[in-house]
Amino acid sequence: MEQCKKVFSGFTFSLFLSSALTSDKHLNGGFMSVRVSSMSVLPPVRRDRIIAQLPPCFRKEAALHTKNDFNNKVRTACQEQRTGTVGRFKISKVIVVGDLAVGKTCLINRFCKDVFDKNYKATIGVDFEMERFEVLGVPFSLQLWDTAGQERFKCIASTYYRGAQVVIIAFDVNDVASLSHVRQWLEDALKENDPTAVQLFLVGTKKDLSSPAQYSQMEQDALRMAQEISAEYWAVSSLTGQSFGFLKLKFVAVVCG
Ligand SMILES: Nc1nc2c(ncn2[C@@H]2O[C@H](COP(=O)(O)OP(=O)(O)OP(=O)(O)O)[C@@H](O)[C@H]2O)c(=O)[nH]1
Repeated sequence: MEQCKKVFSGFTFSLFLSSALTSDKHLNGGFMSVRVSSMSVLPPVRRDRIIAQLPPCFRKEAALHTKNDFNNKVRTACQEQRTGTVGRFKISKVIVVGDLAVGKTCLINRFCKDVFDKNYKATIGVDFEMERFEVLGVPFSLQLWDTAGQERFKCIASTYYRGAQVVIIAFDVNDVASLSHVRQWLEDALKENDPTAVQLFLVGTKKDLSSPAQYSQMEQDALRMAQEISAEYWAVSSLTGQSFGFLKLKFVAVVCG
């Protein structure tokens, strides 16, 4: 990276990327723009981002928490507005990694803006979004980092892996190779993070493109992988929005837990 530029007029944070880059998502005259949804007067937290109890898991066989409620320490701290005593309660960094074109950007766009774009534009380096939540009455923000799956941008993207509390490894449920690369993505993400402090999610994408029979075959392998790497497993469709309601709350809940 040759130059880094921050523009805080409006809500844009831009990083200038080196070299002649083409074809590319978020690239605007050589600048990759990263949008921060709000930095001044904040609107109220949206109803679907208010968390009063732990959301359910997708599959009991591969879940980080199977209990139904927050632990007592968290609940009491929130009631007494003492969330400084429960670790990273205010803001958490989530990074999304995985093969080229598995649907990482679409996942984040569905998650944050409830939209879907069928046109593929490769991510250059990284991009991020901020999302605000309320957990047991206490404000909480998620910083979601979208990273490039393309090999040539991997070294730029990996410099943003550090300090993640949640790592989402995305794979395409219709592409067995993308599942087989999960361990490599995990290894790369954990090089920059304390493995004991990171919560892992294995998220299968593009479920709408899979027949029930194909999906069920793939799910066996995905569940096995999730268990081996101690990740929580989800399968979603960014096109239809299937499973997103609980998944986005789950990213927050596992951190606050
Ligand atoms: N049918 C279907 N297509 C999807 C879904 N998610 C993503 N896609 C398509 O898959 C292509 C790649 O999606 P992206 O989200 O850009 O993939 P990415 O992983 O961010 O790609 P890189 O930035 O290059 O790593 C796009 O054409 C999307 O429209 C989904 O749930 N269903």
